[in-house]
Amino acid sequence: MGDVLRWRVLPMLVLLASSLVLYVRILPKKSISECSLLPYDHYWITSKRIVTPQGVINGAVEVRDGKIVSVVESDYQKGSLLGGKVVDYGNAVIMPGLIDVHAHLDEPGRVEWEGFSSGTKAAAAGGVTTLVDMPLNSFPSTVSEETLRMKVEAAQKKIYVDVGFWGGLVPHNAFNTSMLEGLLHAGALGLKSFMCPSGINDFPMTNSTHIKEGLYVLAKFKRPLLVHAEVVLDSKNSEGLLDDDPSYRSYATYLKSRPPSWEEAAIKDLLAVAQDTKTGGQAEGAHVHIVHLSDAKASLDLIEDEKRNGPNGASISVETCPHYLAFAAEEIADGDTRFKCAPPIRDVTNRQNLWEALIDGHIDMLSSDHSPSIPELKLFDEGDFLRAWGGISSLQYVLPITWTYGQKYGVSFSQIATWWSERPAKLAGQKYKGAIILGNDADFAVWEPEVEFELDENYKTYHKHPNISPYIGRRLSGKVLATFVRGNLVFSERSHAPAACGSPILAK
Ligand SMILES: NC(=O)N[C@H]1NC(=O)NC1=O
Ligand SMILES: [Zn+2]
Ligand SMILES: [Zn+2]
Repeated sequence: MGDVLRWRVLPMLVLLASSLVLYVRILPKKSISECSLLPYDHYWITSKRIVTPQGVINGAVEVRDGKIVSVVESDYQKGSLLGGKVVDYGNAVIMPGLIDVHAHLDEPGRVEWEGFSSGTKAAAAGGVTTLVDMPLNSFPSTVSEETLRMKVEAAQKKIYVDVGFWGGLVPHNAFNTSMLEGLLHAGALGLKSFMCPSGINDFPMTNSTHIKEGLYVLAKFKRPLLVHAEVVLDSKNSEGLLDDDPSYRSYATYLKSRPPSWEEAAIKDLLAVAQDTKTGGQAEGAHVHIVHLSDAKASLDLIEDEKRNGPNGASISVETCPHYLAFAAEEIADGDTRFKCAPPIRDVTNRQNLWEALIDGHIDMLSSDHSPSIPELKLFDEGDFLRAWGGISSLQYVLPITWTYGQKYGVSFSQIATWWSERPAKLAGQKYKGAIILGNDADFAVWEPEVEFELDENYKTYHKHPNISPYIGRRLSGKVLATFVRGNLVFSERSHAPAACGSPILAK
């Protein structure tokens, strides 16, 4: 390069580049005061109980431009760090924000059921900093590049936390590789399919052949397939066919209509297909994740057996949900369809076994399966368990529920962070989320484990239909004080930041 070029063009380029950086930074970014209830982009948060992968520390976390830039233990000098931009949370627990990999936000198309605004406000109020939205219950279902774009469009300026999206694996895209690739190229974090009817007309169920095809495509992208693992074994007992049975109000009738054998049979088939995900297999790189396990007997045994193969086995994981850990069939009153979900909530012994499996590491993580509907579909007047919408509304409460019902089992803060942040981050491919460590996004849930509260009409719930939740009327412990998403204080003391500055998360 000649001297003239070096001395004239280079400085011009530098100037141009820096003005571009300025342009990018200033123009599209909402001012921090709209996005955050804290007017700083560089600050420290401190507490006596910060949950890190190395244990619970008394210390401080430094945040700059939405990232964690340092984590220090005890000997910091409060208030003197960085000119006093210190938020001291005292004895409250600072945990990585919860990552809920299984939520149905229902927008576009069924915003009267939930929606990005109400759903993510509820998430923020509950310490959930990232949600991954399911491809069904919205309309249209997220099964193509185009329908994923509709999701992202619908989420614009409405989300208070970060939101990723699962795409749907359905019969009409399963054999259409370019359609599936289009969906994954467009940013779906992985795919989700059902092995039984989903309850949503434009989201039909898949069989093992569809699942196999899906796994081959997912392998190329190294992304997971999430599966609702129940198969209909005895159609005489299936929903709808018992319409004239007068015992439709009885929870026992519903429970019998979806026996554990449905989960067991599905998981057996699924694990057979999942063999392709082994090292050297045709779908190496793909991963199979079983959603909302309820049966803690034969189904769990199958999963444990497969996991015993370790790195030589299939790449699998499993989640369960707070409702299977909090409730038991024996306690569900006839006609109380708030408790209806699929697979169903089973008996007390099963609940105990689920807790033990979670604590022993056989169940990898927790998710809400927040699946609300309009109250009318819950058929409260009839109390008809067979025809009511199946789905539990719980998103805002999952942290206090896990803590409250986990106390009997001596659950620790670190375990909650593993089940609700670290492992879900890994499943969703989020390298910079899920733990309070240097370089990660500054996503935090700040909460007071010792504070108890009643979920009554005085408790502000942001779900679109608070009354359909089976947790209403319960006493819980563990109150969320504050929630940070990429450094923005998005919820604090019962209010949200003025603007919804969550980001859609698209896989690259
Ligand atoms: N469509 C839908 O959300 N279904 C969910 N509801 C439920 O209880 N189990 C599910 O899979
Ligand atoms: Zn499901
Ligand atoms: Zn679901």
